[in-house]
Amino acid sequence: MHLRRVSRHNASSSYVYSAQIWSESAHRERKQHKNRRFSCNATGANSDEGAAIIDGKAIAQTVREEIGVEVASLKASTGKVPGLAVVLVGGRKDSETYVRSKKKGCEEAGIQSFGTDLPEDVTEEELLKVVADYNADPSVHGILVQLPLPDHINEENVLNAISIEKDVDGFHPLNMGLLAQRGREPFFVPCTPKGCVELLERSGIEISGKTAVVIGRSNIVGMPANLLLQRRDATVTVVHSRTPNAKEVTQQADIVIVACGRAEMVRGDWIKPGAAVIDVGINAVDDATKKRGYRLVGDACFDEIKPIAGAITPVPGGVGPMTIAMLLQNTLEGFKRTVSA
Ligand SMILES: Nc1nc2c(c(=O)[nH]1)N[C@@H](CN(C=O)c1ccc(C(=O)N[C@@H](CCC(=O)O)C(=O)O)cc1)CN2
Repeated sequence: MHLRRVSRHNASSSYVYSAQIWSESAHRERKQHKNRRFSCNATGANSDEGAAIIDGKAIAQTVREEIGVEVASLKASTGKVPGLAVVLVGGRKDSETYVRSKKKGCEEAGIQSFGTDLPEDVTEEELLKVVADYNADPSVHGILVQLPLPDHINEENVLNAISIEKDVDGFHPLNMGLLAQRGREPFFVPCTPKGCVELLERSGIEISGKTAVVIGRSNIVGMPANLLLQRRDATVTVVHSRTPNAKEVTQQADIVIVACGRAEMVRGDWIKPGAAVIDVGINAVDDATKKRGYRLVGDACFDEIKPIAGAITPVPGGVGPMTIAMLLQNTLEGFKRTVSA
């Protein structure tokens, strides 16, 4: 995700971490909603005060503990542990933080982590050689190359080079293609959209038969989120930067996954009373009152939506922590396929 400055309602500027760009201006209307209904039975429900807050941090912690238990049991029965290789190129502070968290997550779950840190000016050829070596290493069950990569490296070439059986990010076009086909199973599903669905399921929110809107159509979140919801029998509409009536379409949805990459673009009056809102955005907005000089907000306007929705994920502490939990889960799944083969 790239750190960039954008304009935002009620703020002179903000920094946005996002893989996607929503090319239209942010919505500015602030309508009051009357017919409130709080039908959701999500974790931590506090219906008197509006939407249940889906605590992604707590759910991710539960998933990580479950993975730890299973890894320990498989270690006892096979004498082997899953291995995850994490490749970092350059010195972006945010990428370094995510990579550190991934390695720490591995350690806590009993997964062996392998790391390769490459300089900013590494050639594509050198990076491809690192990937090829991990492809050939039987103690590595998952490979991920932290994104974004420096501009001189062709991201597509690198993602295509990862063995589909070790593609724990699920970004390889063959895994994407398998996800898109009915009756076929990908080796791995991308971690962030997988985490969104896991949050809904673990919060007891019904997906089958519901109407869902996914806002954003990126390869890594919007598109796979759409496919995952369809696989669970939701009726899905994808809203994007060229959708003329994005608000009206979103107002019909029981479930809204927001991944448009624009700080607080989705406002309270976009949301049907009682709907579940899963916010994928992580945007840093200037805030002099905070120690860090900024605060994080999502792509959905939490304060406006909370009184209306049935359930909502916060930012931070919603989808973000699930991304790493799903990465560990994918690594475990990759390992299990090798021990059962
Ligand atoms: N190869 C990949 N690269 C990137 C991915 C990815 O899934 N695979 N996703 C993002 C970064 N990312 C993991 O890599 C990631 C982003 C955010 C979080 C998270 O937990 N965020 C916290 C807030 C953190 C903060 O305080 O700054 C939250 O939302 O609560 C985890 C992982 C781009 N690159």
